[in-house]
Amino acid sequence: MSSEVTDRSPGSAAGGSAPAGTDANTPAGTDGTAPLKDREIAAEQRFVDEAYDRLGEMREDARAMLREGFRQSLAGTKGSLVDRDAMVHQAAQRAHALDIADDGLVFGRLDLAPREYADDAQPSGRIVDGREVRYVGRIGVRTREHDSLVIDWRAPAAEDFYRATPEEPRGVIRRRVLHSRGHKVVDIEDDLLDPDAAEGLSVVGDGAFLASLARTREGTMRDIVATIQREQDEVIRAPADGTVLVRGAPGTGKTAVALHRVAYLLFRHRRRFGSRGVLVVGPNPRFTSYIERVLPSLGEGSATLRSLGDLVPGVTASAHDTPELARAKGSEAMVAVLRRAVTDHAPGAPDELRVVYRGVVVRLDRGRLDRLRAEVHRRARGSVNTARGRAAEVLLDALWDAFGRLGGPQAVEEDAEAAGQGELALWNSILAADGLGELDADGRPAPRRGSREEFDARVREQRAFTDFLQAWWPIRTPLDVLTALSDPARLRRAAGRDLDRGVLDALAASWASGIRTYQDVALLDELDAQLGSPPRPPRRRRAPAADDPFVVDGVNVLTGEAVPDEDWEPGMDELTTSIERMERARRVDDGVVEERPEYAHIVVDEAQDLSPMQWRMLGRRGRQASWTIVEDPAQSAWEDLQAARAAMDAALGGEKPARNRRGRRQPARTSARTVRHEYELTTNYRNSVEIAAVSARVLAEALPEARPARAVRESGLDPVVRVVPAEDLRTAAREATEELLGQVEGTIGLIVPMPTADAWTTADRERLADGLPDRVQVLDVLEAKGLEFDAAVIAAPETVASQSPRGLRVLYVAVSRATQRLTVLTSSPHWQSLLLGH
Ligand SMILES: Nc1ncnc2c1ncn2[C@@H]1O[C@H](COP(=O)(O)OP(=O)(O)OP(=O)(O)O)[C@@H](O)[C@H]1O
Repeated sequence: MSSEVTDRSPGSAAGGSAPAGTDANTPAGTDGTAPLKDREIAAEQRFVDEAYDRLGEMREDARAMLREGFRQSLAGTKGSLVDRDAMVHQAAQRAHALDIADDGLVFGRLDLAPREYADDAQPSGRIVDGREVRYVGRIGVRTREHDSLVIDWRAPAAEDFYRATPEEPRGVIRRRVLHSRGHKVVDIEDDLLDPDAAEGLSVVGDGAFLASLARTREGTMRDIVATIQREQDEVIRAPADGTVLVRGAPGTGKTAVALHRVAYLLFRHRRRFGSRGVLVVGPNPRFTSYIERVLPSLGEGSATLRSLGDLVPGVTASAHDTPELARAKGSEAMVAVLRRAVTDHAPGAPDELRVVYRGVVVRLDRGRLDRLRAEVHRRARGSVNTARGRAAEVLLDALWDAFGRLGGPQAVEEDAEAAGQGELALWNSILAADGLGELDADGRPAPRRGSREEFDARVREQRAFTDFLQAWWPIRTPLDVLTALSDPARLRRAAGRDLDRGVLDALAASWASGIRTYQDVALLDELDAQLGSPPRPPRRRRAPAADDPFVVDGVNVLTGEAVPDEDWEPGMDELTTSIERMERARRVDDGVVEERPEYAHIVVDEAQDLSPMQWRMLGRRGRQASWTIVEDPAQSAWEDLQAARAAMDAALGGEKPARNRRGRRQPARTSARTVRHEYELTTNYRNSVEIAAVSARVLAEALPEARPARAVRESGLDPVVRVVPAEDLRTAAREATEELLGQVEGTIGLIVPMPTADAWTTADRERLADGLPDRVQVLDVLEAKGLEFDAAVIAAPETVASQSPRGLRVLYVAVSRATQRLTVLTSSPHWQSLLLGH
């Protein structure tokens, strides 16, 4: 073998292990003019330049298509607008993706072993010296003649780039990662996977992958498309049906992988996932803004990103409940509680109905009304707000019954004779003598006096009846119903035996102070499902123009007048996609509730923290969806994981959990939609080895049986754990943060315990943050979920650990946020030795 080898890195570029048969420290080879690495970089630069030239042409083509789309709109016909909408949208997306790809277009190269190509399996790359060379990049680039120049990283032909290992080279001799700045290749790093076949290939590298892991964090997550590892790639390309369940310790790339999977699914199954949409759900808004750049950087702007607190339009959660309240609000028992709250009488509902029919007073009392309300609810079957019509019918039935008990039509006859005077009465008596029906005041045939039909008509038009109906069966909003539960008596009625009595006062008090927690949002969604949509206002009348043969494109061809066409939806001439239209606020000003958006694929990050009620909320958005669930049970703040698991199963199955006659859950049915693919990620790319050791000690306390992930990067920087008096913790935390500002260039997280009435309050945190630069974030332990910082300061680990039954797991999350430096301030020497392992 005569391959040249230089500057080997200790790890691999994108495959997990060092190549066989290479010498990590062989000095740079030269050809007498430039070092080997420079020559290799120069050669790659020539190729990259060619790819950029072609990308430039493709961008110009996309812009021309965009211009053509706009030009077509000038024709102004309805049909052309629809075409334009589609064309412009497609062209704009294409142009956008091409613009995005401009940064780091080509990042990988594969040199493959020579082989025979069957007629139907032509090479995906170029043949150089008898070997196929494939370049992998952010998007696919083809020459004008349609020959492949760069392969999209999501295409099957790019799979080898991520999957090949020395143990299983998959025909790859050498894998090369190109590191670029803008259009310029600045570094390359090789993995030699099949040394025996490497004749004539040089191998260079300087550990750029590990170096890239140590890079400064800028506050938002970046894509990892050039360095995806094999175990991660398997998740990204996992089957599109059913559920992909990804587990892994902090920093193993679960979030990164889930986002790359979205880009992959949208690329490979655009029709299926692009039209119905992909929803990515994270724990809180800080997290969603942390990850929001990843998908656009991969050229995918169409996925919807939401936090658990803003899935229901019109409310945004801003607080976490105490563990006790979260447990109550999040438990599935709330389904029954809310159902009772919905079926209870509305606040201010009258307790007597009194109408007058032809001089007879007919009454329904409270007991009767309560029974009637229960009957309507029984029959309403989950759509309370649309049941008002049925409520009116049930009331009329009951009034007719009551009227019957008062003498019924008999009483009316007498009354009518007494009142029967005037011209109309005269006419009616003549008609009656001829055996014909009566007329009403407008001269139209009237229902027979004293008949049920006439009774209903007379009662329906009475103010007393219509006002009663509105107050007795009001159109209710989820917010009304939940707010009404701040009344302790009402809450007690709703709770039945489903909630622990001890928690009721705290629950009522929490809703009295506002509906604003993450768990409240799931309750509102549940109520929304139970209440159903209010009756829709009548559909807009079709404009006469629609049926008028003389109206062409909105103009009357006889008169020349413009004729407004009500079918002309205003949305049509906006540049929106169907997903954006679907996503528009459901509650529009006129009170109409539009359909809840449903998605074709849902990604749930930090899934270990979801309560059963939150799973139900997600399940309603993905009744036909496939799922990617990302979790680390060891980081779970949720106590009853089993109940949450059952609710997750029900959500993923898209159905209510099946129950047998005795109310026990039945095992879920298996289908393409419910099939599960489970994966585990095992390498920690975030923490240095030194920080990972501290978090492993916390994990051992929290969950002795759990295995920490393997950290790969040593920093030589030992975490600092200082003991300070409890009353000095805040000052010490502030000082430690200021100290770190001088030691790291990137972001710093100052992570404090959850707020209590008198400590670590919002005001406290504001004081701590006062005057610090933007790269410092002061946040509580739950807000820190999923985030990472160059350096982290953890204040009072002993408090974090004791704040909830899952406190140790929450602490585990906090200590695993930092990439480079970690400082912990504790008032307890015990905690100091625990964290440092002394
Ligand atoms: N293959 C990779 N190449 C480079 N960086 C990577 C790779 N995989 C993960 N990372 C980086 O590691 C860090 C941790 O990734 P990520 O946040 O996705 O982990 P996680 O498993 O979701 O962590 P947590 O459980 O704490 O939320 C991120 O900075 C990510 O960019």
